[in-house]
Amino acid sequence: MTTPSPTASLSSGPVAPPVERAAFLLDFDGTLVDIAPTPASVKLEPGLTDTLLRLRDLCGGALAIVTGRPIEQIDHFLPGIPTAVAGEHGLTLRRSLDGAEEPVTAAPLPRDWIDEAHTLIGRHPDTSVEHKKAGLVLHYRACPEAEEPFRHAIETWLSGQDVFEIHPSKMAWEIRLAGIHKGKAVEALMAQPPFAGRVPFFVGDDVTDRDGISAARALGGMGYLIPDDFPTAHAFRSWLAHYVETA
Ligand SMILES: O=P(O)(O)OC[C@H]1O[C@H](O[C@H]2O[C@H](CO)[C@@H](O)[C@H](O)[C@H]2O)[C@H](O)[C@@H](O)[C@@H]1O
Repeated sequence: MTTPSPTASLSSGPVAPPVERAAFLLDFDGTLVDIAPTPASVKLEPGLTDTLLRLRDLCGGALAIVTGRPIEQIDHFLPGIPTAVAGEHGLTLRRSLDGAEEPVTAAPLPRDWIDEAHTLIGRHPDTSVEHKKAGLVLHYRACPEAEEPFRHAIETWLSGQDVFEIHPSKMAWEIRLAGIHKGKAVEALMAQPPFAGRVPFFVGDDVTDRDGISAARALGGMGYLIPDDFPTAHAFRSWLAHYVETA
């Protein structure tokens, strides 16, 4: 992909608003970092931290990460960088660098599902279970044959209740609270400073990001999906670095 100019028309590639009027709402895995064999092994490309810090300054602090991960994982990988973080697909929210996470009332995951999840990964080598506040993820990237047994198990646990839902992720199945999605996180962020009054610009790569994209567009902004709008996560990051350098 040739790096499109941020000021190019839509027909020639993605565009962003002028940086002084924009709010940036960015996904993490598959967008700011490439997909890696395990959640812990993602790597930040050289220069990304500087790009994000410069972006945050240019847009008056209106930089948020909107992720499926718990907020503390973003603090680990991007310490002190985004102003706000929406975690667990929008279940959790911290609006400022020095602020506290907003309180969440979430139904606890039934203990027997957690126990069965651990039994299940014990039967499939190199699989793992990731725990979240109100959900869990069964990862099978290194053991693709576990996809169907994992999906079947989760669907069995979820049958007959409507508090939790199953969501497909990249080489993983996730249980999360019904009705939680990234679109709500975008709306909540855009309702308050430093985001309010700006034009939202959302980029993501996954099924879960489509809600964020729709919300950004509904609020008069832009939403882009990798690989439809940027061919790869690396191409998006190159575009972002160019946008920041030329702003
Ligand atoms: O919303 P995101 O920031 O894109 O997070 C989505 C999920 O990402 C993580 O899992 C995925 O990325 C891992 C690292 O590249 C990869 O090993 C795994 O196979 C992917 O499913 C994360 O672990 C999940 O909690 C997020 O929901």
